[in-house]
Amino acid sequence: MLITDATLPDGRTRDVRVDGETIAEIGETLSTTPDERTVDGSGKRLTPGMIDVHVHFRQPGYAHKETWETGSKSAAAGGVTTVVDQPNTDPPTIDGETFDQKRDFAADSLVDFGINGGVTAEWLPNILLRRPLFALGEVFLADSTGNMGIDADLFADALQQATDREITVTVHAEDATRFNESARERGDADAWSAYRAAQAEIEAVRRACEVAGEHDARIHIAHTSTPEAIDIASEAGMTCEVSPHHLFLSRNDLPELGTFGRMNPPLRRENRRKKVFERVADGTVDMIATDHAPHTREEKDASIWDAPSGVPGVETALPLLLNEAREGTLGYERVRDLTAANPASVFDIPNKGRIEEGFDADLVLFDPDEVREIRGEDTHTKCDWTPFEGMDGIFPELTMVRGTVVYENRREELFAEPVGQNVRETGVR
Ligand SMILES: NC(=O)N[C@@H](CC(=O)O)C(=O)O
Ligand SMILES: [Zn+2]
Ligand SMILES: [Zn+2]
Repeated sequence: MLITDATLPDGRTRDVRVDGETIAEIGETLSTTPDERTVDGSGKRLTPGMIDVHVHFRQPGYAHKETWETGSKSAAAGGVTTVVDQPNTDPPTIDGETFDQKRDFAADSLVDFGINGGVTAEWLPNILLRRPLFALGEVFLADSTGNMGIDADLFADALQQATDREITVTVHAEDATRFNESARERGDADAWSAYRAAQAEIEAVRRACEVAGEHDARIHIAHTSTPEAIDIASEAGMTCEVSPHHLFLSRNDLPELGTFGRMNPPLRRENRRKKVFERVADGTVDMIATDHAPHTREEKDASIWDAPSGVPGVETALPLLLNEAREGTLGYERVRDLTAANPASVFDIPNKGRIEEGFDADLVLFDPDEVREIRGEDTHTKCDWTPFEGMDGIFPELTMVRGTVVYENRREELFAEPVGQNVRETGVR
């Protein structure tokens, strides 16, 4: 395929030739060869496909919430070309058998993937850590969906085992001893934010970074929701991600969202959200990862103490960020770094995350003037709702995974067959 006259994240307008699975040539004017499909990219922009290192695609165990098919279609339609699945499925991904089982489900994926391994008292590190894992994690320092919270000793042990094998550990950092029990008496949606207090995250991140330092380990903090936690991680030389809901939503939105705004860690006050945004814009935050955590409308429609935690996001993250780029609050290069270049370098995924010759042809073509209102019913996840309802997004016209067009939206929406591969399995190409 030849994409002509598309604007790259750095502002250059170029022709981009894809041959097989890779970007073959980038030039000012490339001539077409016979039998090659040409796509007119004039007035449009290209960005590398998003690498979302934090999704919950729910198989095995919770196929009514999401499957690899629906989750990866949602990813493709949102410009995400690599996803990393988390271990809190049923059974949890904690040994060889459960890893292999999840690997089989992932064969339905339209996009490339990684599979994380989890830590519980029953995990089998010697077997699990020899599988082609993406990373260890998310390791739950407090209970979240799946109740996989572990104690300090097990965390230290897991950190050591992973570090011995040069495997990065991603951490869900909240300290349940610092939850605010008095909020338990309340019944409004904001009670969840009052309960799982900011300080519970801040102190858990501080402690996790200390323990990592003691073990010479490198950890990655999942879904940081406070500027304090981001600063602690960054000053400790660790990496962190921010999820779109903590970037674009705050406790001010809870009267409208109700229990659909419940997630872990929870939404924070508007002044903290603004400071999180600043750290995303200035590069202190390494990457955006969605923590796509689908639950059905029926499940979410419960009391604030009974509703499950988590919101969908894999389809709307890049569109929301591209809209920020259009508005000038984030540059297109920053968006590329946050969504593609940084996750690829932090998690060592060679050949992805940049539009350069020889790199995987994981590409998203979009029209920067085509702004669309986000609607839950338009998304492709099993979740037919979104916490970003009514916000502006810029959606892909075409999403390519290693040279295959997996999603195209021209007159109608078209999806390809599953072509996803495990990014940690080499030699499969
Ligand atoms: N973030 C959430 O609120 N929920 C996640 C689990 C998690 O990432 O903690 C889920 O799997 O539902
Ligand atoms: Zn988590
Ligand atoms: Zn998660």
